Amino acid sequence: MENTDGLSYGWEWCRRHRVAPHLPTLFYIPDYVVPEQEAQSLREARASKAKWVQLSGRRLQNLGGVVHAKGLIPAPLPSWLQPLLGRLAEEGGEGGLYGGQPPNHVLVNSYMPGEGIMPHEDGPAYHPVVAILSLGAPAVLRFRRKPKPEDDSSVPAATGGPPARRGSGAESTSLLQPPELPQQQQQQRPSSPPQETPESVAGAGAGPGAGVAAGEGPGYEVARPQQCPPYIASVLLQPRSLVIFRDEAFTDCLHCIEEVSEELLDESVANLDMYGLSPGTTLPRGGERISLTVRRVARVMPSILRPR
Ligand SMILES: O=C(O)CCC(=O)C(=O)O
Ligand SMILES: [Fe+2]
Repeated sequence: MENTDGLSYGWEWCRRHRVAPHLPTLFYIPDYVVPEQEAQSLREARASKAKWVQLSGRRLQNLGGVVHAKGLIPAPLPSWLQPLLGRLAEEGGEGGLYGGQPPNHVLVNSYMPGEGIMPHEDGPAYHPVVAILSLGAPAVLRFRRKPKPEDDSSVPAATGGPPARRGSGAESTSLLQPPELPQQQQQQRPSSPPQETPESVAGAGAGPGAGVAAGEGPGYEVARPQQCPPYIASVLLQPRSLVIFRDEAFTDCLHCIEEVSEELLDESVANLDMYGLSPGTTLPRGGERISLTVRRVARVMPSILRPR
């Protein structure tokens, strides 16, 4: 369908929300929800009966069901999420964000200052789009290209690989996951029992390039710092904002949030102008950030095949 400018609605939507010239499938919408909606979502997420799982660098609630290699074993999504899910299904212009289907899976992540999420990809279990609503405190989401297999001259961490980095992107360490071990399982603290979560399955299929925390799993590999590609784009996620990435940014890049208490807003952060901020500024993370990661698991397991 075309509008009066001769542009398809999808194209116009993209043009309006695109933030980073180097990563045209990364989109950002400030103030996607109003403060009252933010406060209500924070209350609901904190009061939720769903189990919080403590991972390395964050806490996680998994809503909408369990993702297996053969698809999603669905579970009802809580009613407080329904207005947001309905709205997201309508985003993206023509065709919608999730291929004309509603999203069916939500992760609630909670990060305190100093916490983050290692470089990873969300994996092939999902329709290649993710929308993330940020609540509470700010953070910076950073993207780099997935290392190509021929770039991988990694060294086993057990033989003295560098520690996980806490600095700016250029000198930081890319953390590679051995394909045979589920990603989420490796990210859990050693004290927590292994659990099946969506990313464990998605990550398991992702192969080299998906992230894992250094020092937290046997057999992981850590790339040498000089092998680590720089961030190609970053985006400041202010409270109440929505970030969306799809296609190339979803499939060809790793994304992460650094484990810092203060974000350095470097040149890679693509949306500083919007907030009147200049590169080189630092921004305290301030308090707890809760994010809602909304995706569609492409395959839903037929009920006849579901384990009882
Ligand atoms: O909290 C965020 O903004 C990122 C979450 C994320 O990457 C994920 O849940 O896979
Ligand atoms: Fe992710």
